[in-house]
Amino acid sequence: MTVKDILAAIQSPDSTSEDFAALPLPESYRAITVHKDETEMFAGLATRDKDPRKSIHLDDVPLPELGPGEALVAVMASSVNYNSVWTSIFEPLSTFGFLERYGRTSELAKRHDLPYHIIGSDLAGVVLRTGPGVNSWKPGDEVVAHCLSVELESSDGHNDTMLDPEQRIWGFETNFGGLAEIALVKSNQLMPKPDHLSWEEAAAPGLVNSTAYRQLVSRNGAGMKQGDNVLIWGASGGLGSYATQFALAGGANPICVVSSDQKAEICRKMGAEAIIDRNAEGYKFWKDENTQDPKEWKRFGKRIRELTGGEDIDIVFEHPGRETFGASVFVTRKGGTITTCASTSGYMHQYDNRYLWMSLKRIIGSHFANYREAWEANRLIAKGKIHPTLSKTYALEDTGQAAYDVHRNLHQGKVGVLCLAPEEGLGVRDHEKRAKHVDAINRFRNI
Ligand SMILES: C/C=C/C(=O)SCCNC(=O)CCNC(=O)[C@H](O)C(C)(C)COP(=O)(O)OP(=O)(O)OC[C@H]1O[C@@H](n2cnc3c(N)ncnc32)[C@H](O)[C@@H]1OP(=O)(O)O
Ligand SMILES: NC(=O)C1=CN([C@@H]2O[C@H](COP(=O)(O)OP(=O)(O)OC[C@H]3O[C@@H](n4cnc5c(N)ncnc54)[C@H](OP(=O)(O)O)[C@@H]3O)[C@@H](O)[C@H]2O)C=CC1
Repeated sequence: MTVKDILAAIQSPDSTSEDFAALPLPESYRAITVHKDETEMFAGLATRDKDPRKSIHLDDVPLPELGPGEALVAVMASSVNYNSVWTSIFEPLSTFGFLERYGRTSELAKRHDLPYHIIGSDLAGVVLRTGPGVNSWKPGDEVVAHCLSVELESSDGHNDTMLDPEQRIWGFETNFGGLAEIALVKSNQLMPKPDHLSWEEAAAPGLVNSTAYRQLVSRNGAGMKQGDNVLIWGASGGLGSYATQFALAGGANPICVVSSDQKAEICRKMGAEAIIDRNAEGYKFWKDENTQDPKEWKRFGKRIRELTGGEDIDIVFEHPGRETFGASVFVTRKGGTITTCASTSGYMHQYDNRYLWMSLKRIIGSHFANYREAWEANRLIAKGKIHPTLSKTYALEDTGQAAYDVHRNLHQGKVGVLCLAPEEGLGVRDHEKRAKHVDAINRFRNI
């Protein structure tokens, strides 16, 4: 039995759940990995020069044992997230430390502590097997998986599953991720695949869409409301392309920051009107490595006021971090919110605290999304209210190049990876719904 037989079953319109349940599973499968004995390979290099193409491998790996509450999924497509870039350059830490720590928590969790890490935090595919205690999902179900892995044994996470002390991001802080032909997930990660999308389109939004939803829309994040001026950094990137859609769909006013004409055009196509090209306008928030330039914050704020008719920002959607954080705090209006989920350019932020406390601003830390938020975010995709922002797909063996593109900011929106899917465009079940949204679905394509 090989993965080819699984693919044949997925592609046959006659396959039933019983057929999938009866399919013998292969002993091994192909997966994208990083290797524990290579974590020092980039020592001494600048972040920019650490090349994911050198650290990312395509290996044959043994199928992991299936535990209670878990599912094995045949992965048709996945996507590249920035967390896989971090893993592949071993920054800010090697992810093998996460796997070791997880492995110490239980007998079953020991499976994750291996000398290789199968990465990837998105998937669209078909359930192959479910473990004991799983009743809501069965072999043959077409699914996407969100990346929140929690144990739920502590009351700390019972109100908001992101607060579980054993909260992990699947495929980053756990093994057996989605950039592979088969993945292992907790069944609570599964959600119905939006039926109007192809496999690669369905796999694209998951992580970033859920994160943007909590960070911007949810009351656990900024709780955006109609009319809010929302400053969105990287508005055509992974997170930003969903934040921009949420702002527009929710009646807010996105002020989109991008770094090229091409990216500005994408934002216009999404429906945004207020766009700042940070490259063309040459903002230099730092005079040198340690000193910021408040005059540049002011020039940036003045530009925002020009675009909003004199108003300041209600919510900043932050993730570049060190480079932009001082400016983000400055341009926020009195009582406004800076919500942050990352620090791509550096995590030791510096800002002028007088502008925060004197103007009663708030900084909110946000990370992925809880079970419910991830489900709500996926529902919006399934309803065609928010659309995938897939620009390009790569074959599984070219994942290193895909991660390189994202690391070097050469991509637009999301970059997809075909795992078992032999070509793009497969897996669409509701053609009528798709036809209604096809222009929006293809907005980021081939730009
Ligand atoms: C969905 C996608 C998301 C993304 O893409 S996010 C971007 C990618 N992710 C990242 O870049 C984050 C990567 N993760 C990290 O960098 C690290 O993961 C953290 C910095 C978040 C945490 O580091 P750690 O080493 O796990 O934790 P510690 O707190 O630095 O060290 C643990 C030790 O510190 C003790 N400790 C914790 N809090 C306190 C306290 N308040 N007072 C005293 N000690 C404390 C603990 O007990 C423990 O101790 P003991 O090592 O002895 O076991
Ligand atoms: N905590 C969480 O749950 C999550 C955290 N993240 C983190 O968020 C970050 C962004 O992820 P994602 O959106 O997928 O990545 P992308 O690379 O797809 O998009 C980020 C965009 O930010 C802009 N940007 C990058 N560097 C800077 C800078 N120095 N100054 C201003 N703008 C900058 C770029 O847009 P342009 O060049 O057009 O300005 C870029 O396209 C990563 O660090 C990732 O790890 C992501 C998802 C979830």
